[in-house]
Amino acid sequence: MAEGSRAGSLAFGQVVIGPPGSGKTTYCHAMRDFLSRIGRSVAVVNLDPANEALPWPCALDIAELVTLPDVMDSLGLGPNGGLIYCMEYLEANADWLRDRLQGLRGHYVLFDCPGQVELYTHHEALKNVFAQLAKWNFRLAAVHLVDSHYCTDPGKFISVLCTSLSTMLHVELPHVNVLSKMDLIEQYGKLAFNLDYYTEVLDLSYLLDHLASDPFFRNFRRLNEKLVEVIEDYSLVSFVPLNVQDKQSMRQVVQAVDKANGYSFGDQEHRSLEALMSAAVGADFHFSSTLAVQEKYVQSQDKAVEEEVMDL
Ligand SMILES: Nc1nc2c(ncn2[C@@H]2O[C@H](COP(=O)(O)OP(=O)(O)OP(=O)(O)O)[C@@H](O)[C@H]2O)c(=O)[nH]1
Repeated sequence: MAEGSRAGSLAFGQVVIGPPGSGKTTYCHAMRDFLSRIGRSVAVVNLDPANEALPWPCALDIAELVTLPDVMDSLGLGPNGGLIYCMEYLEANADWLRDRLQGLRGHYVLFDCPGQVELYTHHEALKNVFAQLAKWNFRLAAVHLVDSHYCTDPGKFISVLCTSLSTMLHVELPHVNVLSKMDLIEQYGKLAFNLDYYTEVLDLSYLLDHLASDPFFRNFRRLNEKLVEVIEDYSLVSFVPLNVQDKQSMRQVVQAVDKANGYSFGDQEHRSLEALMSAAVGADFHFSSTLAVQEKYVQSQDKAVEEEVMDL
């Protein structure tokens, strides 16, 4: 029996969600490569009807059922309305999906989903498709990608926290929030706080104080306080930092997802994982702390000053 169906007829996998351009398709294919190397049979299913020219092959493509350009042309809809229609069409044709997925039994399945935020915060179609998948014995975790670029702007970070929370509450799946494109964080701009402040989401009062120093946001302090209160009261949102090209970083995400969807490590896979990581012995402890990620991707203030002095 293939690794993906370890527990009887159960199949494990991930639904990969998040705003447009957050890196979902890139993640799916990097994750497929990573998991394949540790011995899982992995299949990528494209559920994004706007993904026209896929850079990598996938095992199943929603384009066989419906495409966004066809819907827009035939119904005279714009891209947003068209995408919503496509998801409602998928929900109404769930049998099509079930039949096609039969051929992927025994695989660990990565579902590459569309990037429209309302599909995850309040629209019902995709949520209902996920519920169907659960009825067909898929044990899934939602992997919610958010571009780490949002950490560089406190106002945007609060809105990301709000959308992440409402996505978690709406989608109703075990959830792993991921800050994607960590390799670019330096280029995005200076972080007001250490990276762990953004990943742990423990005390947002500092963020409020930081926002209050901006004359525009000062007028909205009360609103921001209330939003932050909601996020802290639920105490659900936190993030795992990710650079898809970094094996240690991918491993950290896999471990979080395996806990979330219940996939259990067997001996054989454990050995494969160790073999894959053998080039980085000892790095585990360091990378598992966000501080190490910060050191890897974010230049410290002291180092930046030191380099400026050297350049003089
Ligand atoms: N540097 C860097 N670039 C990335 C990373 N992940 C994705 N990208 C780039 O970000 C852009 C968007 O990535 P996609 O994977 O297409 O994002 P998506 O979420 O599937 O986009 P939509 O399908 O439009 O919702 C592409 O140019 C990718 O090459 C990453 O970890 N690092």
